[in-house]
Amino acid sequence: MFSSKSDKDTVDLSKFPADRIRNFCIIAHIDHGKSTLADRLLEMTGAIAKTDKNKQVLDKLQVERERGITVKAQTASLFYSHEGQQYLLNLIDTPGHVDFNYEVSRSLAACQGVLLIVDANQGIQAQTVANFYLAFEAQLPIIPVINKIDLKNADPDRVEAQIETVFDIPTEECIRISAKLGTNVEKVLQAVVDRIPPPVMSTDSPFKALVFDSNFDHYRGVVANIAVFGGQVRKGDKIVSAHLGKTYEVNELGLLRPDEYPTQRLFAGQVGYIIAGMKDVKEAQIGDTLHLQEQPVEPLPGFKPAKAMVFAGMYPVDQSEYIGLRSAIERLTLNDSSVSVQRDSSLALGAGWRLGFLGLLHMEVFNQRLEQEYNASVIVTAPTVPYKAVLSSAKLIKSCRAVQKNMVYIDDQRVMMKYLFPLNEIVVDFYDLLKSISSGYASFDYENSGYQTADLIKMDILLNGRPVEELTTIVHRQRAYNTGKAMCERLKDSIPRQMFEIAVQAAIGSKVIARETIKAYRKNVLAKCYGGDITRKMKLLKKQAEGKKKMRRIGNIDVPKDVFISVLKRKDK
Ligand SMILES: Nc1nc2c(ncn2[C@@H]2O[C@H](COP(=O)(O)OP(=O)(O)OP(=O)(O)O)[C@@H](O)[C@H]2O)c(=O)[nH]1
Repeated sequence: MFSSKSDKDTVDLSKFPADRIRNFCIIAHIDHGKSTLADRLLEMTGAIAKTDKNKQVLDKLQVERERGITVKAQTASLFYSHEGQQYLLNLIDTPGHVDFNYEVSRSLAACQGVLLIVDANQGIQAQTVANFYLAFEAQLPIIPVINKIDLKNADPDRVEAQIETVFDIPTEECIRISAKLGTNVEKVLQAVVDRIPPPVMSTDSPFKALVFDSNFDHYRGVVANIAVFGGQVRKGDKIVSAHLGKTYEVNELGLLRPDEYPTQRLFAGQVGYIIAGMKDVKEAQIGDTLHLQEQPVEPLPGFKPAKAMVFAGMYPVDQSEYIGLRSAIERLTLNDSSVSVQRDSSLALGAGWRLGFLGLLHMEVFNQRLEQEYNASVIVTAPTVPYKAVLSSAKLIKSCRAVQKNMVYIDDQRVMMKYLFPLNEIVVDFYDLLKSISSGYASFDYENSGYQTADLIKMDILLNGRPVEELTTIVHRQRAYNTGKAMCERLKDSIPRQMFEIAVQAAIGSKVIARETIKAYRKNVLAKCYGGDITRKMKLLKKQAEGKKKMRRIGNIDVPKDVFISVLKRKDK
């Protein structure tokens, strides 16, 4: 076992010929226990010490810890002894939420098999199906793992039957575990070795590696995660990025265990990281191929670019922060290449960008990461979905309602239904609503099915007669009144009273269709501060000033920044 620090530079990875390497992903519906299983696998192989404090070790980002979800795929190399042989297992833990499916497809390109985790109580859910098909289409062996068998309501027999009905995988292939308690987790490791094939590649061929992920490190520049598909690379080698044709010298490379673990070389079949003095974020394109300067190779196919579904404007709170925010957005998009960025400007908000995301959660997480990891302060406009406008007087009127496409019974308690929806109906809060009306039982996944004609109009929101650009939305004509009324009511509840009365209006062109009034009020923060304690007064005024920083000033009205998204959610239904 290579665990002590002093081993680092002497680890000889050539001890792991490709036939003793396994590269696999853990995929599942959200919360079915991928990260918890990854914790147990890391503990059992000695990558981390065994303690009850190991909770979702691979979820490293602050946003992942706060929300309890995986946002970025993470890699860890494990050394595992099985029947007298030592194996190198490269594990990739992937996110479960539909918005981060792109991370899953990318991770699959670096693997030869997957563990498909299914909760023993919830059974097959929407992302179980979506992720199964990603792996199935990539022709990867799938090991079904039924997790949480320790739960009182666990019903592994029913879940095994579902897996057989829906995925055509024999029940005998399922492994029943409790990732929380560690029950049967050893069997999962054995199955990885026995059922997932080793990568078929040669260390004698020219070096060829796929960049499947990358990060920007403030001190060391770009850190690229690579899967080596042929040959070997060592410190000091001159490598070329096939995309730009630029040459770099390898400064550092190694495994992720899950922390960086420098080694002398990386070989075909291995997954690891490489630092090669790439300073500009555009230099490490995800999907790019790396090769040695003196041995050009045919580039790998790379990835289909992610298709943005939700668009929003992003602007610095203060225009003097434009350059800082630009560099933060560039660096974060390197870490999350599924975000599309275009320069934009607005009369009210100045210079900024129009960003495309895969869904609303993706957008919220990106915004939170900008604030937490890059200390940036941004204004985000109301998210919209892409439309194609036809400038013609005749338009067909089509119903905005969903059209059912098909329905399949998974078992006697669950049914899978397919609908055709307008994207703007599902993008903001459909998932939350579905969860709440089904008491958490229903799950949901979607894919793009193209453009359709609809009768849409632009609706403005005015505060004391002044349009608020961030809240301008495109709505279906028949829904305009209800949506406008609901938005005005929510704004009334969300905007703190100020020293003057505020009229909140929804308007189509010059016609006002809904109105609410926020009554005047003066918050005297010093009211409780009788007497002459000046330090206490200063403290209260400072607190008030800090509160104001979280506000966006529209005309003379302070609006809390989170209102711009929350106002679109249909909480009251
Ligand atoms: N009872 C029980 N709870 C479990 C088990 N495995 C995971 N959990 C719990 O289920 C919840 C979700 O677990 P995670 O490991 O974060 O799930 P995940 O699939 O990684 O979630 P995402 O990455 O957000 O998709 C956590 O509260 C875990 O403690 C298990 O075997 N038994």
